[in-house]
Amino acid sequence: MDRRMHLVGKVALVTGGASGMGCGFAEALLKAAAKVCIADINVETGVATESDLRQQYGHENVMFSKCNITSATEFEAVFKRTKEAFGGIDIVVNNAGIGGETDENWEQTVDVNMKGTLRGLRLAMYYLSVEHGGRGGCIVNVASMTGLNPNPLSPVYGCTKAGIIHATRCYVVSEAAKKSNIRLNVLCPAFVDTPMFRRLAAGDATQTIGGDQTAVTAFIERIGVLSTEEVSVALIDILTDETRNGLILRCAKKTGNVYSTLTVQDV
Ligand SMILES: NC(=O)C1=CN([C@@H]2O[C@H](COP(=O)(O)OP(=O)(O)OC[C@H]3O[C@@H](n4cnc5c(N)ncnc54)[C@H](O)[C@@H]3O)[C@@H](O)[C@H]2O)C=CC1
Ligand SMILES: CC/C=C\CC(=O)/C=C/C=C\C=C\C=C\[C@@H](O)[C@@H](O)C/C=C\CCC(=O)O
Repeated sequence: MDRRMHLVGKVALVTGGASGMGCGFAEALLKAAAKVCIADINVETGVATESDLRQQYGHENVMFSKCNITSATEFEAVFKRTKEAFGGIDIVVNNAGIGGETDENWEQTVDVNMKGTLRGLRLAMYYLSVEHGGRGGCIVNVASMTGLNPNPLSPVYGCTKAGIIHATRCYVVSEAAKKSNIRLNVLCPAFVDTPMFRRLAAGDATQTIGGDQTAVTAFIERIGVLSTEEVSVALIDILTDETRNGLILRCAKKTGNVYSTLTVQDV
């Protein structure tokens, strides 16, 4: 039996889709002939990305919607607009996230990465569920390798990513997911060459504790850096292979893509 989910005509909502990894995901989805709404807090970059992608993949296949994922009103409005514009939603990629470990910004890291992603997860479950007019589909939450293993340089960020992994784990075993045939998986990349990574590599001390750039540089060199295209290949594999459900996909330059289960054996 063919277990490939064909992306042709499928509708995807990608948060943080204006730049970095989210922009790469949007482009990979469009190449596979899906329709994409990029939702992002950054209007200037969002409009520019929308214009660029429309030129390449057709005006009717791409839309940008301004959205701060920490705002319940704005986030729900994006789901409504996407459904109205494209006739439904099949794929949600909860990708938007930030780094920040200082006294001034650590709580914002929690608000965006943890509360914002939880909000996106709850909305995705609602809009994909059959009982609320959805048609099932696939949710991919973007966490990080630092959500799995301890990383002494960014503990707050790492905690939020661990939270995203656990939230996904809980929804995977939910009745709501089973009833509506909703697949949920988590993507855990190591370093990826994006604006966020470049700020870190250039010495932005607000993203790590300790302010030891030598340690950051050594860490990056040890782990290696993926391109957004490489991570997008991983996303498309999760989306198209319908057997992929309840999984963590770790992506790193040196080890490649490694799947493992989200749940462990029950007691
Ligand atoms: N770059 C890396 O090395 C890695 C990044 N990640 C995660 O991947 C995701 C994407 O990161 P990058 O592309 O590297 O970051 P980025 O900073 O290059 O892009 C993130 C995008 O999200 C948007 N955004 C930020 N806050 C938002 C909010 N409150 N509401 C809506 N949009 C918002 C930004 O405007 C930006 O367009 C994040 O969740 C990040 O934590 C995970 C592992 C490695
Ligand atoms: C502010 C966040 C910046 C980038 C986003 C991000 O999520 C990047 C993650 C990249 C890689 C994570 C790798 C985690 C590795 C762990 O298994 C441990 O090996 C980390 C242990 C020590 C790190 C310091 C060192 O190597 O000396």
